[in-house]
Order: sequence, then C-alpha cells, then structure tokens
Amino acid sequence: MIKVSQLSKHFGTVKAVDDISFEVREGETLALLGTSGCGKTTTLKTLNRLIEPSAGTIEIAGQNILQQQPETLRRSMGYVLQNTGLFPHYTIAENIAVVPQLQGWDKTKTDARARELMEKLHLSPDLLSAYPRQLSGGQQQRVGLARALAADPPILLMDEPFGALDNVTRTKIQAEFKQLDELTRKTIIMVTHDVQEAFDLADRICLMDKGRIVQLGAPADLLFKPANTFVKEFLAGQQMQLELRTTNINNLWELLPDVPALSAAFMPKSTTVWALMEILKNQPAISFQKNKQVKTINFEQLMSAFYQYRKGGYSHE
Ligand SMILES: Nc1ncnc2c1ncn2[C@@H]1O[C@H](COP(=O)(O)OP(=O)(O)OP(=O)(O)O)[C@@H](O)[C@H]1O
Repeated sequence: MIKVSQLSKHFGTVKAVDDISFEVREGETLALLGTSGCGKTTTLKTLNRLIEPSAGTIEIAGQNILQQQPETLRRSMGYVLQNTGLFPHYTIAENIAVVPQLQGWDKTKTDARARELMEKLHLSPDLLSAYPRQLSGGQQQRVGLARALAADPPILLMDEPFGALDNVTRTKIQAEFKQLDELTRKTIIMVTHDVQEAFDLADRICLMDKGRIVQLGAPADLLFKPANTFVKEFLAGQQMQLELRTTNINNLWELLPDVPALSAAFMPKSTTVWALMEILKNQPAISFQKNKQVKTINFEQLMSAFYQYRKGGYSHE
C-alpha cells in the first residue's frame, strides 16, 4: 500500500531522516516510535508532502506521490495532529465538513456523516454547533479524529494523537480507538514516543533513532528478539508489563493445565495475559478451547504458566 524507499530529509546539516526504507501493508497500523528528534514527524509529513524529501521515493498504491498534486494526495489521507489542529473559528460541524466540502459533497450527505461520526466517537450531537474552545481536550481529540475520518480516506496519518491528553482520558480513547470499526479497514501510520501506546495499538512498530530505523517488526519481535542493545534498553523500563500485554493464551497453551470447562463459554485464545489478569480479579476461572481440547484456568495457573514461559525462552510465533 505504502512503499518508502531510501528516504532522506536533511535540514542544513541535520539529517532528520537518513536513508530509511519500509512498507506498510493495506489495513495495517504501523507505529513510528522513538525519542524526541529521531525523525518520526518528518517521516510522517513526507507522506502527505507537508515536507518534501531530500532524496528517496514514496509510492502509494504503486504511484509515486511526487507525481500527484499535494492537494489531491492530502484528500486521500486523514491527518490527525497532536494539538488537534481544529480551526478555532469554525464550529465542530464545520471542522468535520472541511474535506467533504472540498470533495463537493452536498449538505445533507455531509451533515449525516458528521452525525454518524459524532455518535461513533461518543460525542453528543449538541456539540456540532459548538466551537473547539468550548470542548474538553478529550472531546477535541475525538473531533480531530472525526474530521480526519469524514471523507472515509483509505489512509490515516496520526501524529501523537493522544499525546496531549491526561492518562485516564488517553487510556479511554485508546480503548475506543481499538474498537472503532471505521479504523479496522484503514492503513494507519501513527507517530508516538509512548512505548505502551505503540505496543497496544500497532500491528508493527518501526523504532527509530537519529533519523534511522533501528528495528521494524511486530511488537513481540522487538520484545523477544531485539535487534541490538538499543532496542533492549529502549524497552527495558517496561519489559515486564509489555510481556504481559504481548503474551496470550495461544503462546502459553502447552503450559496450561488440562482442565475441562465449567461452562460452554470460551474466550478467544488471543486474549493477553494482561487482560486476563484483570478479568480473573472478578471471576474464579476462564475456559479456552483449541482443537476440541478445553482448558479452564484460574489466576494462579495463568501466572504459573506465564512464569514458566518466561523462564523457558520464548518461541512467540
Ligand atoms: N523545519 C525544520 N528545520 C530544521 N530542523 C528541523 C525541522 N524539522 C525538524 N527538524 C530537526 O529534525 C530532527 C527530527 O525532527 P522530528 O520532528 O522529525 O523528530 P520527532 O522524532 O518527530 O521528534 P518529536 O517527537 O519531538 O516531534 C530534529 O533534530 C529537528 O530539530
């Protein structure tokens, strides 16, 4: 879907992006992760031509983006900014309508789409006539997402979309984000410096340092097969929590005791240890089924399997 080849961007002597190549598959969420100044935002902005590269090519659906009008290109991509970037003198409805209007939608269709997105993003339709300053930070961030999604673009670029929010609001909006059906079909590139956010939301993570890619892979690859000491040290502070959030019942299956189900309700085997720890606070046991084999586990059995898994080296396929 998106193919970046030998991309560089220099600002004077600063090599903001230094010869990077990567691909993003259709429907995938890729997180550009790294500390401040590593070149994430510059990389993102080259994709919608807010920044023109010094060298390299970018193809979207097989077409070189330099051969397209920037305006046409940008209309095919939603863009969510950290500080929302809402127009202060436009109402919420007018903000959401910006791209549909550029695309020549009529008023009825635009209004219906704005109402649909407000509902999906848990915003009251009463807010459509309000101005951005009358909304909380979390509400503004939701409107920023609604505006980016308005014309249903196939690609979504997000620059620290949850960065300005307090922890509680951020966790809530991240959880909603994961469940939003509008997003499951989209190809998403998200810039973040937050390791947990990248692990939670991305299919693959592109870890950058000093304008270069240090490792690009699934969250479990970075965690269990780090490319070098930089990757290890970058994740070190949160290693345990990331392992709990990345390991699921499929990974632990052979280590779990073989106990028949108490009921016929089974949870998906992709459920993470982290999620199960929360669920098992409130219920004594949970059942899973794999090829007709059933396992019912409680909190102690889950943790025991997890620690054996950690001790035994990971396969994590
Ligand atoms: N317009 C510019 N002019 C000069 N230097 C720039 C410009 N934009 C970015 N840089 C420099 O390029 C480097 C990469 O910046 P970039 O914003 O891409 O990093 P980042 O990883 O997104 O960081 P942050 O998370 O702080 O935004 C930095 O050293 C930055 O100072």
